[in-house]
Amino acid sequence: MSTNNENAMQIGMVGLGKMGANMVKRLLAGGHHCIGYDVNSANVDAIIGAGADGVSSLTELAAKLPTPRIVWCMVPAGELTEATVKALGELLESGDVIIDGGNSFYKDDVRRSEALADKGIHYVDVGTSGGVWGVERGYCLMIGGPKATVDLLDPIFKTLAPGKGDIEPTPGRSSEPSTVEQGYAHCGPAGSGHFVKMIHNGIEYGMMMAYAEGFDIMRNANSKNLPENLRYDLNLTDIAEVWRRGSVVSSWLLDLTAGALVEDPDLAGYSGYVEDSGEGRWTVQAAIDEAVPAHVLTAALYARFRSRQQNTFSDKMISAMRKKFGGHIEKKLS
Ligand SMILES: O=C(CO)[C@H](O)[C@H](O)COP(=O)(O)O
Repeated sequence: MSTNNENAMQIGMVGLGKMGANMVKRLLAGGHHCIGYDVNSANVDAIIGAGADGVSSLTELAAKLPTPRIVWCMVPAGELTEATVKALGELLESGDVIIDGGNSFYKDDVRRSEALADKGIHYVDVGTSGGVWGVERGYCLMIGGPKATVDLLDPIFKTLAPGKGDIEPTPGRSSEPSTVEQGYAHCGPAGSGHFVKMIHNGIEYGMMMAYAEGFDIMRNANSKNLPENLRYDLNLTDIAEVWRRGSVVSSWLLDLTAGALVEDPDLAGYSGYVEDSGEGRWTVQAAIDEAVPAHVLTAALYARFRSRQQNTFSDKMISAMRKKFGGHIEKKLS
């Protein structure tokens, strides 16, 4: 990525955890200027060490940014994002932009966007996929908000996204160049970015569950309850590896699974207590609102609830995948 970016922008980043700090690093590498803020001053020091500026309050951030101010919030969804957006709404002015890049509930975006519009502040919701690997691979971005603001932010999205890489456009697509081939899409008005990310994560639950169940069945194929001539001692690590090569079920989640199995074939280091951050529940709720049957996604959500009562190998596998793509550390059973 070039550091000579003629479209370089100044961005404030609020929240310098594993996602926010990595995004700052990718933006810096892309030639942008970043000013970071986090409640934890050690996180601010770390990004200063990486070449960004740091501040010790939102007020200082608002004072340091040139207008129109662009502030990207990368704090945990829910109360923290709500409080951060509210505080920024009081500090920023007409023409400024707040971007929520967390996993917020899309209806919260619609409400926030409308409230901030009264003050002339533009609000953009961005579903951000790529986890802890995004700093190198880039982040797939699903964007909601007013087109003019999304266009203004294009250099930022372009830098954060993976870029075209070696993935050819799907045959038959229009030859008109589009940002989707770069890994970022303007999905529609307020909330649409997080709506699409919510469904993305709902699908993620279902895919993870499908792998986890399949591997658990193979792991138990040597059960003493089976006829002796139908028992198989399968090497799951090798099967994950071979499926990565040309099979219909190859995917990045499978790559991560293969990595987890190489490190720990029994996944003994995982309890299998699988958390959820909300998107799966909201996906099921959206399916109910639209009367769309969503058997797999609903079952995958319920399996996570069940995992908190009794852990199977498949639960451990989902924990392993979440750790791999998102750096999520599972809660230990008491
Ligand atoms: O957005 C993500 C991946 O795409 C995050 O890692 C998210 O936390 C995963 O969802 P959950 O915590 O519910 O498993």
